[in-house]
Amino acid sequence: MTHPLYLRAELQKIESQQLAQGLPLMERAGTAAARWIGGHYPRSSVITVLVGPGNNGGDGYVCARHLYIAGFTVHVWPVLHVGDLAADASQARRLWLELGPERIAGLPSDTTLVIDAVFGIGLNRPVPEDVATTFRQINDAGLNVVALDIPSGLDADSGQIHGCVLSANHTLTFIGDKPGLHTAHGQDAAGEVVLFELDLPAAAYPAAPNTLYETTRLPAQLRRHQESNKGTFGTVGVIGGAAGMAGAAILAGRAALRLGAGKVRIGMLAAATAYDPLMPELMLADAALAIKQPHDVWLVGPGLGRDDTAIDVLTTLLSRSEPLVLDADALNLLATHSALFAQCKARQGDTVITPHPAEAARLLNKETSAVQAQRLDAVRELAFRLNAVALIKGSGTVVSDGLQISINQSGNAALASAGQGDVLGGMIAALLAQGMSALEATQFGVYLHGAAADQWLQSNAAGIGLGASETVEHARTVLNRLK
Ligand SMILES: NC(=O)C1=CN([C@@H]2O[C@H](COP(=O)(O)OP(=O)(O)OC[C@H]3O[C@@H](n4cnc5c(N)ncnc54)[C@H](OP(=O)(O)O)[C@@H]3O)[C@@H](O)[C@H]2O)[C@@H](O)CC1
Ligand SMILES: Nc1ncnc2c1ncn2[C@@H]1O[C@H](COP(=O)(O)OP(=O)(O)O)[C@@H](O)[C@H]1O
Ligand SMILES: [K+]
Repeated sequence: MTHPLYLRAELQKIESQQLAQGLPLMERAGTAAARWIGGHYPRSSVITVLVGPGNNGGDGYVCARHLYIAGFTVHVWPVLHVGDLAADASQARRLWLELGPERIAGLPSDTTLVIDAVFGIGLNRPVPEDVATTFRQINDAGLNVVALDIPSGLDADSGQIHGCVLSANHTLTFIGDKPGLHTAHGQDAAGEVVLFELDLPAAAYPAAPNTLYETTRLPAQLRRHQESNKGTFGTVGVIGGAAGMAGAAILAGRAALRLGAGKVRIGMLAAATAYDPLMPELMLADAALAIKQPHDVWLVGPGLGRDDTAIDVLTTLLSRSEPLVLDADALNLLATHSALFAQCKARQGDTVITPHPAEAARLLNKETSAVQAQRLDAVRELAFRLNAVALIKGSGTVVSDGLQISINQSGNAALASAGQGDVLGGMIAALLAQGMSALEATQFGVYLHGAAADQWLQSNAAGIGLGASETVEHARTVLNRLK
């Protein structure tokens, strides 16, 4: 279920408060890790613990000691020496050395499991080149890796890599979960994340503005009463589909219908065909006519193009008060026309914007790499600047209303194909039409979109070739299984 994510500064504050009260956090962290490893790896494992110069290394020494006592073959390799260890880590090292193990400086060739205790949340600059070389060798060798707290080299707040990262199969993270484990490079680097709160009292945790979003429940707004009709579930207007891009608008419209909108009309900028032969339930019209009809929710952007007609349509829709989802070229137009940007910001009704990182970068007048380096900050800034609910797509899609930020837990790289964004826009519009708030519809829509791809992955392990239309069918199945 949805749970809080803490930034480095928040965790450091919690830790120092608890340490001041005498809680043996490092001992608890290392012991919890050793127990977990003891339950998941055979006693025949040959374990090498890579330790670093800070408290993360201290966790590694504690973990090594308990695994050794439990009967594993354990080596500890201090890969980096910076200065004197802090008190707790120094004590952990002393207790390890008292067991009398052989001192090593290199990775024993019979190693079957690497425990990464090099850097934790104290990483503050690029990984040194000699350590990076070791990380690359281990990554390339495909050894099992369990990271303590966070994979070394990964930024705990942003999910960016500081030069090089030691990729893990599992990350055993302590005290609180971290955003960097779930967005940008986080999911690839961390593998499966297991949280150990180390028995801290609930009062130790501040209210967290950031969360990891996941749900198994059908939102209350989507529970259907017998006494309802198609009007109950709203009419969505999708505007886009300029010449050569008709498919984008059709995909979005189909997604909106499959996700429960009562009626969907697609206003095409290119000459509209009479009907969609695969989904004749859709209404097709010319965009100029469609925008004059009443709709409960608008989605504008899929295949919109950027010509004068597109600008006129967008200007009209921005002036309406119904909930409005802006995607693709609608966002590119906002980025290049300051009057449209200002009009969007001043809207009375709810606005949802759904950029991928490059579109977000255009809106923020930044490089895409800068957006990706700080996805949480970027999404909050977008939401704030446009007075909207914003998301930034990609691995660990981030969603914000300008105050709180959530990271989506579902989804996989099968979604990296054309049309998946169009489908997402249609899904969010359908959820808005059924009465969900802008933030809820966006968080839930993104979750469902990812969960659909996850369901498909179960029988298509390599994750290659998922079509956007197939995602819609899976999303409908996932949705209808929620209770
Ligand atoms: N606080 C607690 O009580 C608890 C903490 N816990 C654990 O401790 C972890 C945080 O510990 P931490 O703050 O000591 O930081 P950590 O990640 O070990 O690294 C800092 C060291 O690395 C160095 N360094 C940094 N970057 C570097 C680079 N690129 N290249 C080279 N050196 C670099 C840095 O050097 P400096 O900047 O001081 O020169 C410093 O020596 C946390 O993730 C969790 O695992 C748990 O046990 C629970 C209780
Ligand atoms: N590696 C990934 N993990 C999770 N989701 C992904 C990944 N790659 C792409 N997606 C999702 O797929 C969708 C792609 O959208 P977009 O880039 O707008 O595609 P298009 O414009 O072709 O429709 C987004 O919702 C994005 O979050
Ligand atoms: K680590």
